[in-house]
Amino acid sequence: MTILIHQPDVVAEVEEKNGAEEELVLDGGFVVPNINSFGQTFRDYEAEGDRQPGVENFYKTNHIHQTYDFVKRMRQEYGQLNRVEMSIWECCELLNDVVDESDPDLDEPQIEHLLQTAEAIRKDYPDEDWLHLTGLIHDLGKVLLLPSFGELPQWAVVGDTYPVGCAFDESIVHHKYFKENPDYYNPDYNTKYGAYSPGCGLDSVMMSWGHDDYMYLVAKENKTTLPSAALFIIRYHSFYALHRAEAYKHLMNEQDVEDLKWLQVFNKYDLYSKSKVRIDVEKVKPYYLSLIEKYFPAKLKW
Ligand SMILES: O[C@H]1[C@H](O)[C@@H](O)[C@H](O)[C@@H](O)[C@H]1O
Ligand SMILES: [Fe+2]
Ligand SMILES: [Fe+2]
Repeated sequence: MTILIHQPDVVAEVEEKNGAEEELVLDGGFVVPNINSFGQTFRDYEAEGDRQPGVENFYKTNHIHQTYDFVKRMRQEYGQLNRVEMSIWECCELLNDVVDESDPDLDEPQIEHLLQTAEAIRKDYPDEDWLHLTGLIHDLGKVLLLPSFGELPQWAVVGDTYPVGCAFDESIVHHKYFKENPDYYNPDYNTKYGAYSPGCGLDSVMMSWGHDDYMYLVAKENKTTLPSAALFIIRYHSFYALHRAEAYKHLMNEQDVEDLKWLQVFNKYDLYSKSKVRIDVEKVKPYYLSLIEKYFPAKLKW
């Protein structure tokens, strides 16, 4: 039996297999698990468990420090791309040593997550090679945690992102900690529009600093030939307040509305492919190297 469920952002199908457990099936057949590898529902930031206190503490620090001025400084500094020269694949390998402290659903090295995301998309959208590559590279910005990239603290690299320069929406994870952010009390930045105007477009909105915006800058400045939807996905994939809670829509322009559709497709694979099942890196490497060659220069400035 097939039942249609209307979620705010997706029409998904639930198939009941032999009257047993319910599984969520996306357009191409990817089966969304009901629970993560820790036995909890995905993105449950309150569920008690070993990771909960660390994740909450992560968001507390993140919300206190991400201010409009901080983001402006980081964009200027990292926009120079004068730290490292390397290929996309070399960067993937660096993520072998990176674990994300903000994530309640995954404690594996990040390279696993990149391959799991890309391979899950590839199964359902075999012809959209640009989307496979987007899956592979979307989190590469997490190298900011490493010494040669300035060794930024976790709160300045990972976790969900949100606009700075206007009011922090209630839907943001652990919203209460914004009360310790100086911008919370700044009348220039604490209203619905703050520094922005209706429909101004997300491109003119400053997002909290982290791996998304950094990787967007890297891809753009190194002149990737990936389509604009790919750049949008990379830049806003952690913006759950927008793509899940539908907040901040008043800042979007028409192009954002278009690109958001692909981001919502992408998000299911980014989130629900997180598991303990490992991908054989050597087996899939030749395919991804061919995509990298198609869409990127051999060496990039980081
Ligand atoms: O903890 C995760 C992780 O940092 C992801 O890379 C990011 O995209 C998500 O938004 C966040 O919730
Ligand atoms: Fe991410
Ligand atoms: Fe991710």
